[in-house]
Amino acid sequence: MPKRRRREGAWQRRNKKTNDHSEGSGGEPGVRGAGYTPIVKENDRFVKYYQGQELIPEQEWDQFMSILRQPLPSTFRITGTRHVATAVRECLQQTFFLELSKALQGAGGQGEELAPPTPLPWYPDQLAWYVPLSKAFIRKSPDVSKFHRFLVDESDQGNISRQEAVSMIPPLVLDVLPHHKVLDMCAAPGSKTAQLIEMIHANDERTPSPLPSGVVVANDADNKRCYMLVHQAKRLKSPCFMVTNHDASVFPVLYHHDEHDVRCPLYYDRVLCDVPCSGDGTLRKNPTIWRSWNPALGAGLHRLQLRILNRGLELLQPGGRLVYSTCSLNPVENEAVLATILQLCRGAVELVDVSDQLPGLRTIPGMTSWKVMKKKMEWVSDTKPSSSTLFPPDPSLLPQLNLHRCVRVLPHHQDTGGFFIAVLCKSDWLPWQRRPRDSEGATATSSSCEETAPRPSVLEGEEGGGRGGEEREKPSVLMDETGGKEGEGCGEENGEPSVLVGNEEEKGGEEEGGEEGGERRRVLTGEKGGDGEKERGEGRPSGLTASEDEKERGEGAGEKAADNDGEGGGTTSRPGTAILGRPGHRHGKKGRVYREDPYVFLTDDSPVLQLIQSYYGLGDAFPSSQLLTRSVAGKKRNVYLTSRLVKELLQRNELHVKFINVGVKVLARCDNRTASCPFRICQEGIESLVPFISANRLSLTLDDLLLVLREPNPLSTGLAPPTQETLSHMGVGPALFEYTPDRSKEDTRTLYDHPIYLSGWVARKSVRLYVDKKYRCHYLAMLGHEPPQTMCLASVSGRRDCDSEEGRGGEGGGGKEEGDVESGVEEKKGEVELEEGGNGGTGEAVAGEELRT
Ligand SMILES: C[S@@+](CC[C@H](N)C(=O)[O-])C[C@H]1O[C@@H](n2cnc3c(N)ncnc32)[C@H](O)[C@@H]1O
Repeated sequence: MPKRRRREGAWQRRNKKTNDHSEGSGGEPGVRGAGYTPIVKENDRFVKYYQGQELIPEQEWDQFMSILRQPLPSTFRITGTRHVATAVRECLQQTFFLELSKALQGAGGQGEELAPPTPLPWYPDQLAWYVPLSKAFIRKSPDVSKFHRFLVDESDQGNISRQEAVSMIPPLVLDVLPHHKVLDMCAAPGSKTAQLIEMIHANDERTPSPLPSGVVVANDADNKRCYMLVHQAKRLKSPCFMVTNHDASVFPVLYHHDEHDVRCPLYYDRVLCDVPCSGDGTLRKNPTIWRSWNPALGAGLHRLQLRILNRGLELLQPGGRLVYSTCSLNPVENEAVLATILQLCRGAVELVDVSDQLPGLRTIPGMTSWKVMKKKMEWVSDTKPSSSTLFPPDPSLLPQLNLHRCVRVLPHHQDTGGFFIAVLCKSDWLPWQRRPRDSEGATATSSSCEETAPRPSVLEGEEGGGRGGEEREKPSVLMDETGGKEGEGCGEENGEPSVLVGNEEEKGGEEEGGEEGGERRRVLTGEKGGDGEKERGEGRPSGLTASEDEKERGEGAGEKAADNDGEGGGTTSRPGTAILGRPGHRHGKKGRVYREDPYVFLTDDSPVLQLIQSYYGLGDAFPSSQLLTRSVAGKKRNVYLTSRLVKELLQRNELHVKFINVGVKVLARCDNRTASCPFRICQEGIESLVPFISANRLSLTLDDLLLVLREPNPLSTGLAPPTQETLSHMGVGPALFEYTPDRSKEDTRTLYDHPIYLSGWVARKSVRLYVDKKYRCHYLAMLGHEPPQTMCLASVSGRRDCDSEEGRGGEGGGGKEEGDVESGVEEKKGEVELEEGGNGGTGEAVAGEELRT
């Protein structure tokens, strides 16, 4: 029997439901299903719709449906650009895959073997892996518990990202370089954002070199989900990262100053539009979609997708690249969106052929014709309504649109989820965008997609963003006799475009998953947006529908659209307005401050800065002006480091952009009466600080290192004599502990070739680390040592109190620490699920399985 068939058998045997295509609503066999209504993995509407689209060749149909009913295998990425990547990969191959291989022999049953872990052939440097076991199996099976623990610990530290294989594709084809300004428009929970951040740091070195000049701005309309991005930031430890909370379809322009100190809008070199979608490509991971799927889901999102893509293109620098992606197979959410935009852009934007960019990845080309379904599941057979963008373009336009350059990944081709990707290159300003003036010396056009076109220094906008108070034109595309609203997802009252309004039966089905519908609506329209947004009158995404919003915007009549949509594109008159609808969103009145904690940069005369600089011997090269705190008055608790560009963007845009988080935490307050510095180093920011620290460093031998990793508070007398000698000259307080492997000596056991840096504390008679157990487990594993049993238990449980060594004082050490209570940002919402649910568009009910359990 071929391997795949055998594996399918294994799944089914474990599931014990071979014929009824059902499983517990929790989604994974035998794990969360007990006591739940089983999910029947059938949906006639899905079958009728996709058979009608002729997307899947007839002879592959059964295979397609069969794979959709099986749980998704696990895939993960080893963080490629971090210096630990090779060590982690070797550790996996040498230790954990052996354990896994044994477990796989058993899992096949009846002596059958499952395929061993394999690298994804199209992912560079064997840094992404496929394991033919579901996430639930890995989580629950004692046979693979060590592997599971390793995955959890390494994920927490940002060394591994558990991510669906197909979701790794968009950042790869976006082709990000360290100097790029990157906008991730719909970023939460942030698996792709993590890849983008890694790319920005591709050239990182441990020398006092400047931080990368690029930036990743990760945005999401859902305030709660933005904190998932904050969690990513913590894992990825980047000073070049910002999280914003806006409706992407009206994402505000950020300003910076050019070399002549002229204020100019920021245009991005790279934009990722991983838009909310119906998510039918994630059926394997989110089986609840079997119950709720109907074609109105996709059609209901079409306009929002269009508007987000449009905004992304407006904000893209000519010469730049944009990737549009969905985890839906539906052409209405994919090719229909692209065909519309391409026509509106009249040649300023074109699809890029990326078919040879990921050798080993099997894809199918984009569709050039598709069908649209009417209410009650009937196909629209008559001619296309002139205004509708749901339909395929006129065949005469096909040669210039090149829709075949889009790519789709089908689940049964490589045992993945389903996915759609289109890469766009902007070669000129959009027809409705204002061109930079000649006098500004900018090159307005660029015939290639290379990132060479100088950015225009000034691009003054007009009041193009719609007149406040005016009745907004109804979107012409999806309106019908019932006035169906767009962007509200399926199953909402008025939420379905007329052509696709579901029947009563469908409504019943959706009521069952009512909460999901509610979440879906909230996420997509952002009506509840961020906390207190209504009070602020800010940040309310326009969706395309919110009539209340329209009325409220009346108060903005005559208000200069300076910081918003109108200017963003340098908008003049948009030929696409009838189709795209008017940008309905206005950001706050000037001067209105959001309620996030303030960002306060330290100045040269700051006592905190002076103290830190002298204690750690930071030196002149240290970018001290890029340190910030989140409180104006009182004790500074945490100190963050940002890149120069992040600082500038923050300071120049704070009043009209809702920044949720920026930079990386480098120092935290750690009051202790006997210590001469109340700020200890944060492990998450240690890499950024190390090149600059010249004082209070303690070199450890390998045995010293093992001792401090294994024991919470070892006596100094247990350390090597030279270490004790150094200690005798150090006072009580925080310190940088370092270990440099010496291959010529005893250190052959370590997989690391480079130094290990740890946040530590020197007490009178002992030392200790300020790192949590997951870091300890990581380094012990890399040094070829098993962590002590007690440490493992705490680590897998994932409980905060077990994790956080940071914050507990040792003997005479840090004591109870104020510093660990993040200023309202990370701690309250930090413990979040990380893995992409595949479909933010359908809300949290389908988004985010737990990362650690
Ligand atoms: C498919 S998910 C994105 C997944 C993400 N790119 C990743 O790789 O982890 C879509 C996201 O879009 C967000 N979203 C929905 N409507 C939005 C809007 N109008 N503007 C910005 N984000 C929106 C959702 O909250 C959700 O997090």
